[in-house]
Amino acid sequence: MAATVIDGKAFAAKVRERVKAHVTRLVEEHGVMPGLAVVLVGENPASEVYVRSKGKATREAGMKSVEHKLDAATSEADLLALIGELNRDETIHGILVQLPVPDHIDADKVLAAIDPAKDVDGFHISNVGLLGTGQKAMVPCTPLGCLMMLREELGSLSGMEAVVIGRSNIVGKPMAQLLLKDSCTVTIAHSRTRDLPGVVRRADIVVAAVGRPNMVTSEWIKPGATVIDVGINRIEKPEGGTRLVGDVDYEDVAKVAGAITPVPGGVGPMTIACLLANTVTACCRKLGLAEPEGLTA
Ligand SMILES: NC(=O)C1=CN([C@@H]2O[C@H](COP(=O)(O)OP(=O)(O)OC[C@H]3O[C@@H](n4cnc5c(N)ncnc54)[C@H](OP(=O)(O)O)[C@@H]3O)[C@@H](O)[C@H]2O)C=CC1
Ligand SMILES: Nc1nc(=O)c2c([nH]1)NC[C@@H]1CN(c3ccc(C(=O)N[C@@H](CCC(=O)O)C(=O)O)cc3)C=[N+]21
Ligand SMILES: [Mg+2]
Repeated sequence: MAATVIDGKAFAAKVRERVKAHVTRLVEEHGVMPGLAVVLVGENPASEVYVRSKGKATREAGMKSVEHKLDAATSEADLLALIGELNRDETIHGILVQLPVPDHIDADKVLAAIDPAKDVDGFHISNVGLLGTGQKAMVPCTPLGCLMMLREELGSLSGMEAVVIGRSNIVGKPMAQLLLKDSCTVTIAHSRTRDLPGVVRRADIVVAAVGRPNMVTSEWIKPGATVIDVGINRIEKPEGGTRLVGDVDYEDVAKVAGAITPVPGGVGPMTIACLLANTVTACCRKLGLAEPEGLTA
């Protein structure tokens, strides 16, 4: 039995339609247009691609999009000053500082400067703490997108064994928190994990967020497991040029898994859809409105 392909691109389009409907309501009934500001420091071709597609998706959803492209030599003080301005700007409901930032800037300090209510990435320590204690937070976009796909595919996740490979603050750890909140039994694996294949083989749900092309193979997968591939790796093609692959050896794992996300067209498009969703959520919370349906964890 070949695995079900979880079409992240199609699901993201549905989430973006929901976002658009909420935006229309906010504009028509409350006279408020949600606004997202994306800040990019320095030149990184991959980051520029994401920032451009975020801007396009934001406008398509009927929201205000602002992009700040700063020189690689921008000082930490100047970046903090810009964040201060965006924090005070009434037309901006979401602020995202694209990571990584250049080495002379302290990323933790920058993230701490963002108003937690506008922290649509969910990276501010207040949001991290709120999520970790089961309170209403802004939830990081990539893990939120993964959770939405898992719920859509599996229904209730309660009691399932989940293994998250990777313990970063932006993917692995918040993913584990969300799975725990949905009552999975959660294991977080990383580079020091002993017998990683054996650990992963226990999982009903595998989330791979490592950054190593095609690392996860079919021998690691319990038959029927659901596999979410967060990895985005650009590799050289034998015939020249490059292509994107995930952390999962897709062709191989698809023979054993119950369901699997492709790369591209899986987690990536859902991340962008959830960024828009978080911006609408931030706007609704600011106005004291009910949580927008279908857009939150
Ligand atoms: N689709 C999307 O929207 C997004 C995709 N990504 C992609 O997801 C991937 C992970 O991103 P991110 O979390 O930021 O990466 P990080 O580099 O911050 O974290 C990688 C994690 O993988 C672990 N790891 C590394 N090597 C191994 C190994 N051999 N076995 C087991 N674990 C290992 C590391 O362990 P340790 O902590 O021990 O070093 C670390 O915890 C990347 O490919 C990135 O491009 C990221 C964000 C969004
Ligand atoms: N503050 C911050 N927030 C982030 O959310 C953030 C970040 N910094 N830094 C970089 C990572 C990476 N990331 C991606 C978003 C979309 C795709 C995406 O849409 N990918 C397409 C393919 C795009 C392509 O072809 O290059 C897909 O998978 O189908 C990928 C990766 C968000 N990140
Ligand atoms: Mg793959």
